[in-house]
Amino acid sequence: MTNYDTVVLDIEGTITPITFVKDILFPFVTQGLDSFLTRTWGSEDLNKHIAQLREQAKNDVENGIPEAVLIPTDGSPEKIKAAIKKNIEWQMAADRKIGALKAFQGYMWKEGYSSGELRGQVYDDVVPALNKWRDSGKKIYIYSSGSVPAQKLLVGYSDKGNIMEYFSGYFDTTIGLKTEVQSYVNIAKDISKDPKQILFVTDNIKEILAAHQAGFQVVISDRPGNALLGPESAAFQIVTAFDQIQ
Ligand SMILES: CSCCC(=O)C(=O)COP(=O)(O)O
Ligand SMILES: [Mg+2]
Repeated sequence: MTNYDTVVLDIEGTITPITFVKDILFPFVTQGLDSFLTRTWGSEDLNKHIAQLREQAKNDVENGIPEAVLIPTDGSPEKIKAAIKKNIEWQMAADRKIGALKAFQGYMWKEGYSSGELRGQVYDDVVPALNKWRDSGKKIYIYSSGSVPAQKLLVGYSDKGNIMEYFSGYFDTTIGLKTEVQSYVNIAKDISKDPKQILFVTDNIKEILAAHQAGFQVVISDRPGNALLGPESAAFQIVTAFDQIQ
């Protein structure tokens, strides 16, 4: 890696173990959904999230996605709640990286982080690298499919303490999908940087290819439990810990 002055980091599979997301964060949503909906039913925040999920479901049906579950606007609260549960359960089973779902997950996780039930897991080698980058004048950002509020919760309530101070900004899929070249063009423009000056670290080869095509420098994060890397990854630097990044 040469002459980069900006670092953009993925979360799951890069600064955080996939197991934290799959075994702790996701079950927190699926197992707590029923009681969460009952507790928050009628609140303005919940209504906003339901409206987003409903709109997404309508689009999914229009786009011919057979598993899509519509959320009715009228009927008993029980009927609507059952549809929301079914909708969220199928989306989470498919690990969809869709804004409405990601925003809803973040909304639920907020309670868990603030009560102390959830604590973001961050690999031990991450904070030393953040210090090194910050001390050498580099700016550090996050780009994750998790919503920006969910990203801030994970790093704000992490097992390494509140590490939000290291980050100059956060991006989620409102800037574009992580597998699309244009998203990285948008990020570079947003932070007024030449793509060549930016280093992106992620576990996902499709994201690596998109960022690379946009002109970013890229490094693949190969953490324990990550998906196996295929032949396309051979063209890029692969690290198992951040101290291997030059
Ligand atoms: C930061 S929210 C928890 C992780 C999550 O839901 C997710 O989708 C992470 O995807 P990433 O793009 O960070 O691999
Ligand atoms: Mg990832």
